[in-house]
Amino acid sequence: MFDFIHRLYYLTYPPRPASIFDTGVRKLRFGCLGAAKIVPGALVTPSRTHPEVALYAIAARDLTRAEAFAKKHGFEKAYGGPTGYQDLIDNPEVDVIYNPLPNGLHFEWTMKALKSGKHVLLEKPATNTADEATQIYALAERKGLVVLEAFHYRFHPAIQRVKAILDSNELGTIKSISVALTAPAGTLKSDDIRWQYDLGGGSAMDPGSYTVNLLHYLASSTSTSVLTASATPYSSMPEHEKVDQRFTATLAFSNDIIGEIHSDLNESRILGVIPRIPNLRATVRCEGGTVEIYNYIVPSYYHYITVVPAGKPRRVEKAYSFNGTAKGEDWWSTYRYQMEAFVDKVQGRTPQTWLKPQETIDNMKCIEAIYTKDGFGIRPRSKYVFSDDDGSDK
Ligand SMILES: NC(=O)C1=CN([C@@H]2O[C@H](COP(=O)(O)OP(=O)(O)OC[C@H]3O[C@@H](n4cnc5c(N)ncnc54)[C@H](OP(=O)(O)O)[C@@H]3O)[C@@H](O)[C@H]2O)C=CC1
Ligand SMILES: O=C1OC[C@@H](O)[C@H](O)[C@H]1O
Repeated sequence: MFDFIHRLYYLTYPPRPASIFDTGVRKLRFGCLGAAKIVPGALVTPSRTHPEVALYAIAARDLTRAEAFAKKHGFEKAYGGPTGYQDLIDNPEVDVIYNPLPNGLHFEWTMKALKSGKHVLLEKPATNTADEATQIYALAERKGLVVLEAFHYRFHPAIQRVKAILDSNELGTIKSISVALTAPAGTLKSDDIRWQYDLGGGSAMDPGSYTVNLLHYLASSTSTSVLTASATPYSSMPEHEKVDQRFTATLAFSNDIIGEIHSDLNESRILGVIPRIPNLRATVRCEGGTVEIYNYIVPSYYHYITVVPAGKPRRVEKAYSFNGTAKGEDWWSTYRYQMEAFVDKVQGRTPQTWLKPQETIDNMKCIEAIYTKDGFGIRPRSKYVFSDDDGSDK
């Protein structure tokens, strides 16, 4: 209980190590596009304990909002108005762009950031389409820049412990994997970006993107086909026709693994009244037993890993840090672990873990395949057309 409270407190109010003030290292200056809800958790709080990160600039469509956000969270500069995002990107002092814009704007603003020579920490899912993700990584490669799709949970020791158990072959060959991510009805307001088709909304683009990523990670391979997929629209209004509030899908893998997904942004209440507890489980059934993780998505708060080897006693494990084998503290959030890896990569060091560009591209391909199978259709391509005006690095 004490550990839980201690972790919860430090997750919210991390201690600032003295080393943060006197490293002498030039900090990477982060610029953030949009005063999005996720920014405090994914960027501001983790930056407080990273000695190489400076919260440099924030841009919002409205300057007053940007200035208020900058003051509240400690960004040095604020940009706003119709040119605010581009002005921030054009500032030569900025090293890294954090892109937490609605999904449908990820492609345009990541391409613009890369064009301007900035590394990008890009919110999930990377883009609306697989082709756009491919273009982003091609440009990053040409420019020698880092782009990371922010699947923060992948950097936490808990999910890596599950993967290590599977890789150890303790439980033998994987047969099937079930992954769920659900949010109770009422979590999102009706005007949320996740309900807007043009902005890349839908369940497969939000919790669904995590479930696909986790299936591919645990299976150590990419799904080869979508066997079944069924989705429910957010409402009967025409604008929600292609916006899935939930879906289930079954995926096939080349190594005979079957993957099952249950993704819901608006899970209905029991008897229409009682909210359901979010389902945050992943269960892997192997020839020689099962392993299940509860709360793979934000394990830093609380999680447990249950291992049931056939014919042997079950055991429960927890993994809040790497126990000294890699950087981290028990109270580091998934976003803090992610920031460590991202900064290591940008600084030319080898991160503890990484997401390969092909994983992001495969994730988007699989989301497209689910949308094709369930009949909702892939999300709209960005209207932004990239041109490298200087022509120097094409
Ligand atoms: N890694 C994680 O754990 C999480 C990731 N996410 C991802 O982060 C991104 C943002 O999500 P979230 O923080 O919930 O979103 P918000 O709706 O809070 O923020 C979206 C931001 O986009 C900007 N924006 C620009 N154009 C538009 C537009 N046409 N309509 C609406 N907003 C616009 C707004 O910025 P401005 O301030 O300029 O007005 C707004 O602040 C998504 O890609 C989502 O998938 C979200 C939650 C958790
Ligand atoms: O990235 C996310 O993680 C948690 C979810 O509740 C949220 O909808 C999503 O955007």
